[in-house]
Amino acid sequence: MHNPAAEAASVSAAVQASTPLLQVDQVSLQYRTSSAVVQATHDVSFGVYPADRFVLLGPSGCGKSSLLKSVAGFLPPASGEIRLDGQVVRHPGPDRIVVFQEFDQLPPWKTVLQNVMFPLLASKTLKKREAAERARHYLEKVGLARFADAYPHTLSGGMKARVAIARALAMQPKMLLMDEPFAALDALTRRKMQEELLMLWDEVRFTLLFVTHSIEEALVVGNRILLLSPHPGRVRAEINSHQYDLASLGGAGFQQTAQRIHRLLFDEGAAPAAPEKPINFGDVRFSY
Ligand SMILES: Nc1ncnc2c1ncn2[C@@H]1O[C@H](COP(=O)(O)OP(=O)(O)OP(=O)(O)O)[C@@H](O)[C@H]1O
Repeated sequence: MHNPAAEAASVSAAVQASTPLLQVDQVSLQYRTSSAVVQATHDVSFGVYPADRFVLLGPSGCGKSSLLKSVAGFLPPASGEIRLDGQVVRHPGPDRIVVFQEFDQLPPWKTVLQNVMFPLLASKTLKKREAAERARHYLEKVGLARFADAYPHTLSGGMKARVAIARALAMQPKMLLMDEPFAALDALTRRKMQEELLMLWDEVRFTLLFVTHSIEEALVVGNRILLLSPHPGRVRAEINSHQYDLASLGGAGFQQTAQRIHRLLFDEGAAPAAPEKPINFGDVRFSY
């Protein structure tokens, strides 16, 4: 049956989906030290759509963390522009929350609940009672409701990671920014955290920008992956990876894609180094 309201809603959803939430446009990043200027990235462009799990992947020093810092508003581009929801990013803001790998950033004198409430109160987003309610809601989502009154030093690394994620999600940011969040965890816990992150995403559908140098992690966590060339980082290719999850690990298709990415990242002959325009090549967009 014809339903004009539903049709209008689906058209507006389609228009929304076709506009990137985050637009990174020809961004070059630099650090000025007393003796030199270090070029971290060169002319990097990409767009992140609502509910994307967008991964920045590349070798050490290619500027992944610098890009994340710039999106967070801590590092202004030397040239180019970053826009979130159409607004140029100039400063850090509660609409972009960063989760780092150092979970020991959780103040040890605050309980788990107080840790999750803290940014909500400090930013005056909510009053105490509402902040506690929201904090409990997200603690439940990460499976830590029973540990609300525990102190961080009594938690495992994986549990601290979950507190940090609950704390970030409780702010209901437009984007969650994660810089190698699981790198310090042992292999089993890391896999479990990846699984939990995907389950959380299934439920909450947040928009994620995720930095890693692990090809496997990029394929598992991301639905889109931007490959960056070594220092200074340039866009090498963009890959759709929505078909992979933890269950694909070890499968032939997964291995082949991982090898292809490895060649693109480390084999100088695999793709020309100087990027200009990305072209489509199956699920991989090479940059020439
Ligand atoms: N504060 C800084 N001052 C000067 N140079 C810096 C600074 N931070 C990063 N750099 C340089 O910028 C480049 C990009 O660094 P960045 O940390 O963004 O890379 P990365 O891809 O995240 O590396 P890794 O995977 O090792 O963390 C590197 O050459 C690095 O030495």
